[in-house]
Amino acid sequence: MNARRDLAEAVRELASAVAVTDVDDPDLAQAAASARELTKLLRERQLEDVPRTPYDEAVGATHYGWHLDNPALPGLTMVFEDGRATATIPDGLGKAYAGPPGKLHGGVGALLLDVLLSSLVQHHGVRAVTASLTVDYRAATRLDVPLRITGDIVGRSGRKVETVGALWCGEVATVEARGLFVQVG
Ligand SMILES: CCCCCCCC/C=C\CCCCCCCC(=O)SCCNC(=O)CCNC(=O)[C@H](O)C(C)(C)COP(=O)(O)OP(=O)(O)OC[C@H]1O[C@@H](n2cnc3c(N)ncnc32)[C@H](O)[C@@H]1OP(=O)(O)O
Repeated sequence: MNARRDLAEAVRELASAVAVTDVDDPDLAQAAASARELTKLLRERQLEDVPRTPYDEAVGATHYGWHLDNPALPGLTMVFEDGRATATIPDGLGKAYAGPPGKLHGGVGALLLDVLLSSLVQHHGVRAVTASLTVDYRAATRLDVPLRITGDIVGRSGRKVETVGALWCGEVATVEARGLFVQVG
């Protein structure tokens, strides 16, 4: 793992610890001061934009992980095979992503599906943006079990690419999505 990716993962771990910590105020204050020290260090040199996989590398790649370098996004390992995208979150998402108690916030499910489906469209060589994302929540998604996300392209006409995807908890598709992507360049 490279240093940037390792840092992003460490920050996700930190956020998930902060979300449910129960330590006393002096420890919270000390943690806040330490976090601000690190922020100061990292602000010494900043990029204009988040680093991302160059478009040419995304086309036809078997996997790529631009989102793994950004701790604001959940870490998921994406693989592209036979035209289909699959991602795994082997340890589950953790309590920080809760909406209902102990269950995934719906907006995060939508985010994960948009990340996967938009990446699948890039993988197929289409520079596109999400025009529409329709999400159906079929069952609550647990936060403490491995998750899988799948995505497929189901139609293409002109600049439009239609996709479907699902978030799986075991054999149950808890979230289903249809994404319409429109080519922009
Ligand atoms: C971008 C290039 C990247 C290259 C580098 C990649 C490197 C790869 C690495 C890493 C992957 C990164 C992945 C990034 C992306 C992540 C996903 C996002 O978060 S995207 C942000 C959220 N989405 C927006 O902000 C869109 C905002 N909307 C627009 O810009 C426009 O509305 C747009 C482009 C979608 C359409 O506008 P019009 O003027 O170009 O075209 P019109 O004529 O309106 O639509 C074209 C066709 O699409 C249908 N359409 C458009 N919007 C629709 C909708 N909401 N529902 C149904 N149909 C719709 C229309 O009816 C039309 O269909 P008919 O050709 O007539 O059959």
